[in-house]
Amino acid sequence: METVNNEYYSFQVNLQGMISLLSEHLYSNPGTFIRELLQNAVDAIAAFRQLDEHLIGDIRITLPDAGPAGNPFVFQDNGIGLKENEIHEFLSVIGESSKRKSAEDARTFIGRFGIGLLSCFVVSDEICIETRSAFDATGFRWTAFNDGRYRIETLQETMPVGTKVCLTPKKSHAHLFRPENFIPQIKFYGDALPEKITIRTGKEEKVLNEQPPVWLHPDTSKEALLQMGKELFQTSFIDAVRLRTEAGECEGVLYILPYKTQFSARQHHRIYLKRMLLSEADNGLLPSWAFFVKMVVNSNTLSATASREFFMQNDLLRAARKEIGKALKSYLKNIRNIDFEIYQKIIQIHFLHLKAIAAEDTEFLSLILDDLPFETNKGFRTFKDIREHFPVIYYCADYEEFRQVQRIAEYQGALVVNVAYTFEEDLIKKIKGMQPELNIREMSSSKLLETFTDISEDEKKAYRAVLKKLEQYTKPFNCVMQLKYFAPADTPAIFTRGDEDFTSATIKKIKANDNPFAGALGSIQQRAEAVNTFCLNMNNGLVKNLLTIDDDYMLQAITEVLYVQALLMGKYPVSEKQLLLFNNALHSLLVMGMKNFIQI
Ligand SMILES: Nc1ncnc2c1ncn2[C@@H]1O[C@H](COP(=O)(O)OP(=O)(O)OP(=O)(O)O)[C@@H](O)[C@H]1O
Repeated sequence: METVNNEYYSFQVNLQGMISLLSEHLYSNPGTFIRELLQNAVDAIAAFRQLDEHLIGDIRITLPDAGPAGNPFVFQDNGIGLKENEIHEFLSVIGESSKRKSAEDARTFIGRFGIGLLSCFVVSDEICIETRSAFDATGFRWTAFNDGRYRIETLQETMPVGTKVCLTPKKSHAHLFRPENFIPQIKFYGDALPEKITIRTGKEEKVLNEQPPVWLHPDTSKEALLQMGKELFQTSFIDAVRLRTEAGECEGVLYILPYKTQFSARQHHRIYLKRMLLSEADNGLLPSWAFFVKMVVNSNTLSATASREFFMQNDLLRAARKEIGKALKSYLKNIRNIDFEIYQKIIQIHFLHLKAIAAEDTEFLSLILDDLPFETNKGFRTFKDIREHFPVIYYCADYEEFRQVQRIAEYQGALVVNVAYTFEEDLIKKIKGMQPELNIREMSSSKLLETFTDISEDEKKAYRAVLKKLEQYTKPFNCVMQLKYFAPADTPAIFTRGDEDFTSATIKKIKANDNPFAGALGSIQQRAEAVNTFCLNMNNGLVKNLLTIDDDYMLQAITEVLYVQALLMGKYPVSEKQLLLFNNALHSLLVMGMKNFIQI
C-alpha cells in the first residue's frame, strides 16, 4: 500500500482535550492536583536521597491570599530539581517521565506515567515552575500555558536545590485553595509521609505531619492501634491485628468490625502506596471472604494505575492478597487460645463469614466447629449444643424448604438446621464427612410428607360423616381437613399454610419422584393453591375419641380448640378472631365439663 503524497504525518495532541479528558474521566476529583504535586515532591526528595541518604525531606506550601496583591500559591520541595535539558525532556513532554529509567525506579518512585502534572491545568491556566538541579548552580523558570506553549528562563537570583510550583487558581476552582478545603486534602493524602509538610496561610506556618503514623511503628500497643482505628473510622473495633507481607511489602493493621456486614458490603479502608494515600477502596488486597475487616495498609512495591486511585491487578497483588488471607486465618485460629472473649465476639457477630472460610479450610473448621452457631427450628444453637442434644441432625439446603419443614419438624420434636447459604450446605456436608459417627440427614418437605400415612379405605368410609362435619367447622378458616397417621403420637393435630406445604409444587415434586404417596395427595392437589391444611393425627388417642363423639356442640368446640392449639404449636400468628374462637370453645368445654358431659 502507498502513502498519499508519499509522506508521513505526526499525530497532534490537543492539550485542552487532554486536560478535559484527565479532569472529567481519569481523575475522579478536582483536588487531584494536590495529590500529584505532593507525589512529585516526594519523588524528587526520594531521587535526591539516592545521592544523599541523610537528606531530610522538606515540603513547604503557601496558600494564596484572598486579595489580588497577596501571595501566589507555591508548592516547594527540596528534592533533586531539574537541569535545563531535563525540563525540555520531562516537564515539557506529556507522557515522558524521569522515573522509569531502571527497574529500581519502580521501587523508589510513585510516579511513572508522565501525565500527573497536567492535573494542575484543571485548576490553573498557567503552570510556573522554578527549579534548580542538585547537579547545577543555576536555576530555571519554566512557564507552561494550557494551549501547549511553554517558555524557559534562566533565573538571575540564586535558589536552593529543589523545585517550586506556582499556580494561579482559576476563579472556578479558587475554593480548592482555601485553607478549609486544601488542608484536609493534603492531610488526607500525606498524613503518613515521612517528609515534613509545612503549610503557610497568611502569616501563619504549621507543620501538618509532626507525628509519624503510629500504625507503622512496630512497638505501638494494641490499645493505641485501636484508638487510632477509632479516630480514623469512627468505629470501636473488636480487635486490631498487625499485618506484614513479603509480596508487595505491605505493612499495616487489620481491624475486626464490631457489627455484622453483608457479603456484598464494600468497606472503606486506608490504602497507601509508598506512604501516600492511594485509595479508600480495598483494591483487591483483601480476600473475597474478609468482609468483616477494615484495613490501614501501606505497600512499598505494588504498582498504581495511571489514575493513581487503584493498584494494578497483577501477580504481585494476588500474592499479597494470599498472604493477607493467610495472616487473617492464622489470627482467627489463634485468637481462641489468646483471648477467648474476643474470639466469642467474633464468632457471634461474624459467624457467616467464618463459615464461608471454614467450608474451604478443614483445619479451621475443626477448630471452630463446636462454637459456630446454626439457625435451627429451635432458634440459634451452637454445633456443640446440637450434636449433644439431638440424635439426628436434619438440615434443609433451601430456605423455602426450611420454612415449610421447620413447623412440621417442630410438631415432631425434631431439629432441623437451615443451611440455605451455598457454603453452609458445603459446610454441613463437610462435617458429615469429618464426623461420620453423627447422624446428619438432609430433610425436605417431601421427605417429611412421606412419613405421614393416609387412612385406609375402610377408615375413610367409617369416618366420612364425621369428617364432613369437621370440614364444616374449619371451612371458615379456609382449611382442608385431613386424617393421617404421623409421629409423634402425642401431637393431636398440625396446621400447614396453603403456600407452605401441600402446594401443587410440593405434590408435583413428590409425583416426579415416583412417590407412592403421591396418589393419596391427588385429591388435595385440586384444592391446593390457596387453602390451608388442618391434619388430625390418627395415632393420637384424643383424636380417635373425638371422631366417635355424637354431640355436635362438643365436636365443634374440641375441633376449634385443637385448631388454634395447632396454630400455636406451629408458631403461626394467631389472629384476634382465632383467639376469640379458642376462648369461646374452651369456655364451652369447661361448661360441658362441669356438667360432666365429657366422657373421654
Ligand atoms: N517537583 C519536581 N521535582 C523534580 N522533577 C519534577 C517535579 N515535578 C515534576 N517533575 C518532572 O516532571 C516529570 C513529569 O511529571 P509528571 O507529574 O507529569 O509525571 P510523573 O510524576 O513522572 O508520572 P505520573 O504521571 O505517573 O505522576 C517527572 O517525571 C519529573 O521528571
